[in-house]
Amino acid sequence: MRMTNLSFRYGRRNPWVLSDATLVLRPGDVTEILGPNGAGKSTLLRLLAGLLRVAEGTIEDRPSVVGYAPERFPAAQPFTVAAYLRHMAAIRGADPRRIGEWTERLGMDHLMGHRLPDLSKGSAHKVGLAQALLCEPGLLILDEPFAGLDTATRAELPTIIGEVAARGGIVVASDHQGELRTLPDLRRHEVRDRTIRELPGNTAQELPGNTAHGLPGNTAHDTAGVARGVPAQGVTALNDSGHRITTQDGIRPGESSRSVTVLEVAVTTSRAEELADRLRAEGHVVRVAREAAE
Ligand SMILES: Nc1ncnc2c1ncn2[C@@H]1O[C@H](COP(=O)(O)OP(=O)(O)OP(=O)(O)O)[C@@H](O)[C@H]1O
Repeated sequence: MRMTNLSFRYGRRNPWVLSDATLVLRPGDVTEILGPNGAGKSTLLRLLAGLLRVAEGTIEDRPSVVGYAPERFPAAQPFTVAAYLRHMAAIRGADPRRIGEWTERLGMDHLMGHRLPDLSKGSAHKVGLAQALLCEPGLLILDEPFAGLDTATRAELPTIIGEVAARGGIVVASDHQGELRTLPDLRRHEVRDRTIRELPGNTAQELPGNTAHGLPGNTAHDTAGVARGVPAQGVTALNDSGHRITTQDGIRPGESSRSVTVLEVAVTTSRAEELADRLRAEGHVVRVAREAAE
């Protein structure tokens, strides 16, 4: 799927949200869309899903089956969850048995008799996810999919996303909470200043021994991370100043990044260097994710 030289604004009087932006998504890609608040992440996701009309530029080769879970599920409709999902399955031609599979997996069987307007934000969010997944999407678009989810569903979602990608689906998601970073081959694109650029992802080439670097001699750092073993689990911890250091378990030459866990652990500035040295001595690789402010 290819988005080429796309420019978009919400009407002629509004500023451009995207200008001449290009993005290529391959089958099996899981892509995180990052960017500052208001940069245009949701807009990009809606454009990719085909929910906004492209005025300038093109989007080509969009998979025919698209699942889209919005950031805020529109829960004001007068249906029960069961009736809504049956309706969505019918209009998408999905096997109605899939409803039960997804509601069980997303831990929402108990919600089936509830009316959509009565749902909590997290429960409504699950309905949004279930309807997006019902029809085996070739393109799955998730706008902040982890927002408001319970722990069990948060833990399950990366597996679900991985399964869609494994059967050749394209997954694109925004994720303020950083939960997608548990996926080893995540690609990352940033929306900023009306354009889109690719950032280093969780790919083997950016993991250590290739790009790892240690703490600079006299610079203090606020947080550090430790990494050990499988399965991949990302942990983010920031100190009061929001600074962090990441360490990653050493990947030996030829070893896949899939077997590596990346943890980020907060540590006070005064202890950062000592901790990093100790971790290196244990064979971990330490990478500076962000340096402390002066
Ligand atoms: N329906 C709309 N009509 C007019 N302007 C809109 C509309 N939706 C979004 N915008 C504007 O488009 C810009 C991009 O909004 P968008 O919601 O895509 O950003 P975002 O990166 O997803 O933001 P956030 O991180 O806060 O969710 C913002 O300036 C926003 O105010």
